[in-house]
Amino acid sequence: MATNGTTTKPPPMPSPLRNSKFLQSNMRILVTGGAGFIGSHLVDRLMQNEKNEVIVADNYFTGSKDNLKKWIGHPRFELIRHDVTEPLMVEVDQIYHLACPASPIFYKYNPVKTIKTNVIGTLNMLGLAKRVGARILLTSTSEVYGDPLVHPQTESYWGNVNPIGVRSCYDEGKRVAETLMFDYHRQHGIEIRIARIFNTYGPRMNIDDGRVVSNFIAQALRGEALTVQKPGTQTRSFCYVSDMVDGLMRLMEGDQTGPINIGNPGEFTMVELAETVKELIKPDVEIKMVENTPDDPRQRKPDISKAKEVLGWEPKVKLREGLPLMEEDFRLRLGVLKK
Ligand SMILES: NC(=O)c1ccc[n+]([C@@H]2O[C@H](COP(=O)([O-])OP(=O)(O)OC[C@H]3O[C@@H](n4cnc5c(N)ncnc54)[C@H](O)[C@@H]3O)[C@@H](O)[C@H]2O)c1
Ligand SMILES: O=C(O)[C@H]1O[C@H](OP(=O)(O)OP(=O)(O)OC[C@H]2O[C@@H](n3ccc(=O)[nH]c3=O)[C@H](O)[C@@H]2O)[C@H](O)[C@@H](O)[C@@H]1O
Repeated sequence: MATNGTTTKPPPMPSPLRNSKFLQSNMRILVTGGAGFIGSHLVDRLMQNEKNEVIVADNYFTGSKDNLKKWIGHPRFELIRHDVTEPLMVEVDQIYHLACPASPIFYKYNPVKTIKTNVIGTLNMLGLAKRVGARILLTSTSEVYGDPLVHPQTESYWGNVNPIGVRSCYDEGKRVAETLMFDYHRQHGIEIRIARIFNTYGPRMNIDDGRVVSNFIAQALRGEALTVQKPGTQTRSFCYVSDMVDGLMRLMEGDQTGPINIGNPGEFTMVELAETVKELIKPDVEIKMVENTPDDPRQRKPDISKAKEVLGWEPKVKLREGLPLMEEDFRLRLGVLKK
């Protein structure tokens, strides 16, 4: 097991059933937040392996059963309505812990609940991992770097985070979740994995979830002006969801605790993103500048050297290839056919 020089105890024994020849599946995997955007794509990949049994626990705050409809009723799949701020008793070998609202408008909607989800929810999932000897992966975020003063961001950078701002419930919440992961690792020998995810996009994002790529595509298809929040020079790096899922699974299966940045280093200003969406989807759409929200990070780009080196991972899908795939899904859901 990777130690980062910190582990003092061996992990608890995994379930003896893991190697049973008589069960239908050998690996029971819990995905919290599995009814959401990234989670449901992860479930699709995990279900492709016939040796996996997948349990999703989700409270449907921002996720939907619709994202999992092809698996409902499948003998290797189980869906539980569950809020991770409450304890969960299941017997599993791996936990992908994704449950948490991710879009700023949703995580700011009930900030106290967002903190509880990050802190109590992660404590509960670590308690579960400890009881059953499961390996646990946390989907942390590039927001742990705050408004970064180091560019691009490496995992060794400690960040520049406002502890009392309107985004703090999310970024400080995820920072505490990372701390809890390492404390359980050091104190109890739990096998942990931490992914620091950078902005991810793709089919199944909530149409009105307020994140920039979904906003611009939905606006273009509805013939509404693309709303670039000022100043428009702020940057983000956008990773297509299939690349993200591949990175998360490699991290889970590998021997490194992380934290490891998983994201696409292609960096764009929000004006550049709007112009790309306009060119690809609706050349006559208007782009308008609107007010921004407090503490919006000014620049963000992952340094993925570590992911390349220890996971052999790098993203394959470029923004110009991923946007049309997302457009297709949004057209279907919005009922706007291509002319
Ligand atoms: N998409 C991104 O760009 C991005 C970037 C960085 C980190 N992440 C992280 O990845 C994870 C998934 O993000 P996503 O984009 O798929 O978001 P999402 O909102 O689509 O999915 C989150 C899921 O968690 C569920 N959930 C929320 N609170 C819960 C609770 N208390 N109990 C049980 N379920 C709960 C929601 O119903 C939803 O299904 C999150 O942890 C997020 O912080 C995402
Ligand atoms: O990758 C991450 O680590 C984090 O990134 C995002 O947070 P953010 O980058 O603020 O995401 P958006 O709301 O999509 O905003 C991106 C940029 O687009 C701008 N924006 C947003 C919406 C819009 O209509 N127009 C617009 O210009 C925002 O001002 C911001 O500068 C995610 O929503 C978080 O879940 C995630 O943890």
